[in-house]
Amino acid sequence: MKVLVTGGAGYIGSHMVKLLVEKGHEVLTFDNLSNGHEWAVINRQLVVGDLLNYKQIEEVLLDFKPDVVMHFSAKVVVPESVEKPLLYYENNFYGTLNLLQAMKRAKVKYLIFSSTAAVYGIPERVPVKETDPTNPISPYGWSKLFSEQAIKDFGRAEGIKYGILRYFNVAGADPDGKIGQVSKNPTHLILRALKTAKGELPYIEVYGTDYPTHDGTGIRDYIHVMDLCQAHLDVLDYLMNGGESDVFNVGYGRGYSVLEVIETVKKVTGVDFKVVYADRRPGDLPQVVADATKLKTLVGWTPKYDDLEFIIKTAWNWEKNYTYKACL
Ligand SMILES: NC(=O)c1ccc[n+]([C@@H]2O[C@H](COP(=O)([O-])OP(=O)(O)OC[C@H]3O[C@@H](n4cnc5c(N)ncnc54)[C@H](O)[C@@H]3O)[C@@H](O)[C@H]2O)c1
Ligand SMILES: O=c1ccn([C@@H]2O[C@H](COP(=O)(O)OP(=O)(O)O[C@H]3O[C@H](CO)[C@@H](O)[C@H](O)[C@H]3O)[C@@H](O)[C@H]2O)c(=O)[nH]1
Repeated sequence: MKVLVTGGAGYIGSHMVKLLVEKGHEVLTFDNLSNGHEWAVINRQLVVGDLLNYKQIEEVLLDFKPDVVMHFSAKVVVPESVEKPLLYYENNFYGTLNLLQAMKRAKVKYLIFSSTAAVYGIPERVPVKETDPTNPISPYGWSKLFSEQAIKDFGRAEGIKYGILRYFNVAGADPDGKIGQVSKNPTHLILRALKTAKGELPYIEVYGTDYPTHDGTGIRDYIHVMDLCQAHLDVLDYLMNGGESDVFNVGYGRGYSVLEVIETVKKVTGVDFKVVYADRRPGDLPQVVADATKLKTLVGWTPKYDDLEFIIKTAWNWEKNYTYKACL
């Protein structure tokens, strides 16, 4: 198959490209490198372009003629979206509209979209099901929910099959150690904790200790990036074999608190780093855990790495061997 991956130079997209290439597919990445890296695209098939520039994406799709588009590109930092909402609506929602329009022109028939647990807002119950109410509390979450709606309407009108994947907290790195998450200013908990263990940050802050959870800190469902990428292949297979377009949660169904994650990072790294209690971060939710029954039963997704320690080990293996400058 020919697969166009938007955001394929970023953290998750680059792992997807690796998996697709390993499975023998022809893969082209489209990325503006605003938060991606050329070296991360392991097959070196990269077009540097911006989804906000309609002509650029149209030209690439008309030229490459993919069977499938996997759409990862987005701005992804929840608190930044609270500060700069229009940046997120423009980049994530308008960028998606451009992509859909170009897909129509190029007659692409399948789309897999990176959505997020943030579309649920504060869940009424945990674990959360796909049919539960969506009420995001951040512009990031809304930009993804608007995109979901546009994809559903567009899919119906144009006969394009889609899989909308609502990721929970993606973490870990390629177990082969070839690629991993890189950020000059990381915001994700596991990455920040690892950088603290490495001595690159003086301490890790715990954002909020008064949430209604067992230890007062935020709870998330951390999923290994390769299990997440496998879910994309499984959903695509399902759609191509007659399955209906649908929305799927992708998570393990188990939550860990911030303090539990920090303890596991200390255990894996063997470093007892400094922890500082801080205020809540704007836009953060108390608790989000997936019910992924639909993905497991309908699509047959079988995760392989459902183990927080393993997730952190793969991330640490990448982080400790990696120097940011070496990759520039
Ligand atoms: N990391 C998570 O825990 C998580 C959870 C839920 C959903 N997601 C979604 O998964 C996707 C990938 O996230 P990630 O963590 O790999 O982030 P990332 O920032 O590493 O990757 C996003 C990529 O998109 C590119 N990009 C951004 N705007 C673009 C534009 N206008 N045109 C072209 N390229 C553009 C960036 O350069 C980057 O390479 C995103 O859609 C994100 O919303 C991530
Ligand atoms: O230095 C830190 C960083 C984070 N946290 C907390 O750790 C948890 C996880 O935060 P983070 O790793 O930043 O992820 P989220 O804010 O949950 O967002 C991620 O997971 C969402 C899905 O749940 C995706 O939509 C987002 O794109 C992705 O960034 C939250 O309770 C944060 O408050 C800290 O206490 N200290």
